[in-house]
Amino acid sequence: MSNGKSSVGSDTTTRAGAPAHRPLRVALLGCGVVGGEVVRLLHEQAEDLTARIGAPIEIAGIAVRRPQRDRGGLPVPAAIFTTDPLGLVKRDDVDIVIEVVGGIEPARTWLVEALRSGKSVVTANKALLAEDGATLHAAAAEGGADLYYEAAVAGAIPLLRPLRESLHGDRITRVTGIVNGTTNFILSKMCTTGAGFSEALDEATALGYAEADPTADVEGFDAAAKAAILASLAFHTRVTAADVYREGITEVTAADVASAAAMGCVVKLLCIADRTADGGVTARVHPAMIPTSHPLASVGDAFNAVFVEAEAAGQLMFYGRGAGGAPTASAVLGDVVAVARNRISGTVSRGESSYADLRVQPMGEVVTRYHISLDVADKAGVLAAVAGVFAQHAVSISTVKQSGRGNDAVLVIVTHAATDAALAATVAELRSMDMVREVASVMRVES
Ligand SMILES: NC(=O)c1ccc[n+]([C@@H]2O[C@H](COP(=O)([O-])OP(=O)(O)OC[C@H]3O[C@@H](n4cnc5c(N)ncnc54)[C@H](O)[C@@H]3O)[C@@H](O)[C@H]2O)c1
Ligand SMILES: N[C@@H](CCO)C(=O)O
Ligand code: NA
Repeated sequence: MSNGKSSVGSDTTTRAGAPAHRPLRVALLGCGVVGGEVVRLLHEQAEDLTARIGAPIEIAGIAVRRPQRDRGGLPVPAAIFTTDPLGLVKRDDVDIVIEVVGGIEPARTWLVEALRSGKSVVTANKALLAEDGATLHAAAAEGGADLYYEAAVAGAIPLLRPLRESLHGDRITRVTGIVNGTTNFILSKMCTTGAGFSEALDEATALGYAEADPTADVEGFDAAAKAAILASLAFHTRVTAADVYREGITEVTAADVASAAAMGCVVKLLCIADRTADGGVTARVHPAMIPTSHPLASVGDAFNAVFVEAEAAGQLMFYGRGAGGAPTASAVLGDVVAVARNRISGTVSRGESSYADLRVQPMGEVVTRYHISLDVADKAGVLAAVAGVFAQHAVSISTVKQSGRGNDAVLVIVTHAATDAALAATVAELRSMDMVREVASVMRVES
């Protein structure tokens, strides 16, 4: 290891004894939680990677913000670090660019440069892919380069490769996922202990699950980016973050969780992408009640799981760690092996598949069931008046439960399937009624 290069695979022959290809050189952009583990795995697995790829992988350089930072004895020389990511990407001796920095810019500029010049890209950047994947895919097509991003959705879980390869002979009808570990930890805590949102968030922060600024997680932005990527792959249609309806979990209360439990349900932040009866697709992220018998209901702690339904395959469940340095680096390394093999055999995987170009329907057209909790005056005619509002908007009521509270009552209404637009109009009218003191909560119910 000298001259600012780190040879993480020193063998010149594969284990099988076949002549090895020249070393493939990697530019690593970012060396934080994920990048550090990528370096460690490249080093520790060097011999196996060389055997599996047919060439050693060499780190040409690592771009970071602060080269002097203590990185806990990573097995690379100090000279390998640079603060010039674009300069590193442009180097002639780089074959593969791994981007684990995140954010839209300057990451987009680096990756477009890499792809246009024919360098393979492996990235974990869900925000960029969901916001402007089209630009990356176009650059990959232009440069004849590979763009792989298994780590971007559900971390270690092999999910994107199955969607874009294994299931390409089938017709996916629906993808329902828990794709954010932080919010799953918080909601699981609320469901098992009865804690409120703030208390559960504090625990998630103390345990290192939630970041100092948890907005991207608790407001559903992280899950919405993943929903866009999943919907794009599942339906061969370009779906961006802007197409995804998003609601976070900050408004979920202990009372919602108790109400869900009374119905035999738990509350989860779901990412749902499905085909609709009229030939479109929907993509949404919101908290929802799901029956405890649903395969996703038992996904606890900070785990992720994605439930895929396809016409021929039926129901498939993918489960595992969606975050963390090592699990995410595992997915990155899997992609590195794939793109490295392609380089050696002179091939490139098929790029973006968006031929179906289905209409992404607005949330108002989404059809689902709802759980509505109302604080109302406890007097004659209230139930009839409330039921009348539902009927007026063609929202059919499935069950009603009333409990007394002094002069007031709490009405919990569960509807049959209705459009989101009809439900929103119903709720708006309920809010305007004098006898309705408060619409305490509205939550979707998925089955
Ligand atoms: N941490 C996880 O569990 C996880 C899971 C899945 C995907 N991801 C994704 O992986 C990526 C990296 O996440 P992370 O948790 O490792 O982040 P991190 O903050 O720990 O590391 C970011 C790294 O990027 C470097 N960096 C930032 N701006 C830079 C710049 N302008 N120039 C050069 N270097 C710069 C920093 O120095 C740091 O080394 C993100 O896209 C994230 O969404 C993370
Ligand atoms: N913040 C994300 C990391 C993985 O994208 C989570 O909590 O799941
Ligand atoms: Na994954």
